[in-house]
Amino acid sequence: MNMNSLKGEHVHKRNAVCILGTGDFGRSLGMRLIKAGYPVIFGSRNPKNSALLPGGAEVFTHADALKRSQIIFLAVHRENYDFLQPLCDLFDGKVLVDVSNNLKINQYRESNAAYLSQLVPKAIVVKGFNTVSAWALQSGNLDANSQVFVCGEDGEAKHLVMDIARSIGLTPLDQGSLLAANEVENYPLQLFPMWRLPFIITAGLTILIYLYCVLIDLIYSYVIRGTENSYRLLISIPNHVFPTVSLILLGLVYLPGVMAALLQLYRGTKYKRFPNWLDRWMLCRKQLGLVALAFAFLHVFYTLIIPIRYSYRWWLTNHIAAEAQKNTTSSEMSKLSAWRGDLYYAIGILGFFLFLLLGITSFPSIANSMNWREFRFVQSKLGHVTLLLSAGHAAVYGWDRFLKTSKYKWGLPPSFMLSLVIPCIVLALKLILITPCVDRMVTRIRQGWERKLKSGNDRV
Ligand SMILES: NC(=O)C1=CN([C@@H]2O[C@H](COP(=O)(O)OP(=O)(O)OC[C@H]3O[C@@H](n4cnc5c(N)ncnc54)[C@H](OP(=O)(O)O)[C@@H]3O)[C@@H](O)[C@H]2O)C=CC1
Ligand SMILES: [Fe+3]
Repeated sequence: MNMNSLKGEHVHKRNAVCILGTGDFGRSLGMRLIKAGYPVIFGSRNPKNSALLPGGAEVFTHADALKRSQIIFLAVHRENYDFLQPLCDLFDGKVLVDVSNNLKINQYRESNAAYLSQLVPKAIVVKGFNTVSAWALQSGNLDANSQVFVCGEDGEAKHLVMDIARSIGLTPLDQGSLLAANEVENYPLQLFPMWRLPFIITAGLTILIYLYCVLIDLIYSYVIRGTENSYRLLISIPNHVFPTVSLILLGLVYLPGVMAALLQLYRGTKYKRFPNWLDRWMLCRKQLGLVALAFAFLHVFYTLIIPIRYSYRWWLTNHIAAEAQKNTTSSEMSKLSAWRGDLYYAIGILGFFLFLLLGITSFPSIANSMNWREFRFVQSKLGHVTLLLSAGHAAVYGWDRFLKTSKYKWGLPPSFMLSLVIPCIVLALKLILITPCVDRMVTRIRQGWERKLKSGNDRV
């Protein structure tokens, strides 16, 4: 037995794949397919100009290339699809993969794939690969872009395309019929879809609280006392806004969870869809949490630089000089103030540490290394403890400032109250939900419903 026949026995022979269009995407896809062992045939308007094509590929005219393969990738922009019409008969029964993207969301009335299937009715059109960039294919950096959304009317054709995706290291996901093509074509055009709502909430809260602080801290004290504090715009006020927004956002991360549990209790079942707004809210909890963590980070940095600020050093030197002049020292240190100060720092540091832990465990690579129970434990139990510590930190700080500075008597409490309202509601509701009798009731509702489902199934 010679070597060639031995090879022939063991190497699985792959079917030839045709790619129409020798642009960026066509070439990159061709290179990956050749590496995976597929014979690749390019169809081009200009078959002689093949210098840039990956080694091992063959180039023909469109018609000749079509005749040589059962599966065709169309790597041409939608505006240029017209050239396919005269070739229509050559597509009879073949799988035609539409990889195209548009420049704008819903740019055309019908999806590119639907348009293609009208243009070439004899082909079996499958939509896919449009979310993978030419650059990712070429550089092999497929980790972040590894999902390929596939949709089409013909199950067998979809399987063929999904097999190809798998063999070049991608993860295919069946999105259903060609009606889903519109949505699939919009995916790469969406700008951080999950971040939009958290971004709007954060921007709104930050602006409102900042303006409120400017009103109280600058305008109010200027009008009433004539003191000009405009330097506070850059550090003092932001360092009041960041923790406030962070705490509200952290409250908003855990609020939908307790609301959903209460809704299940009220409805007496967990087998019913949540209202859309609650669904959307639940889906962006991770993003809300990460923004809250970023703001907590800013608060930490802004707090750490306080001792090197000019205004603070000036106050300290002045204070010492004044006492030296009077030849006195401050009366004995207030032990209670020292306790309060240390308490809010200690709670703050612990809360921030747990918050960091929550952030780290929400990253996919770490989350994937935990089972469901471990993930729930960290995100739910530790999350509520973080909320409790952060709210405690804010409350003790607010209390301390309230006692120390009279100007905040009516200024500080409202903004601090605001930051504490949502966390307090969440913690109170959580406490109710975990009290044994309510917990038992929730379990009973679930069991009752499961029994009902089971007897329904038995009858069927
Ligand atoms: N670039 C990317 O990262 C991605 C691209 N896509 C999609 O892939 C498709 C191709 O994109 P890309 O490769 O970047 O584009 P390019 O402009 O680089 O290439 C397009 C190719 O289409 C062919 N072509 C151009 N005009 C005509 C015409 N009038 N008639 C027939 N063929 C024509 C040409 O090939 P030839 O000269 O050989 O005929 C050309 O090289 C697009 O639909 C795009 O949306 C999808 C995902 C990612
Ligand atoms: Fe703080």
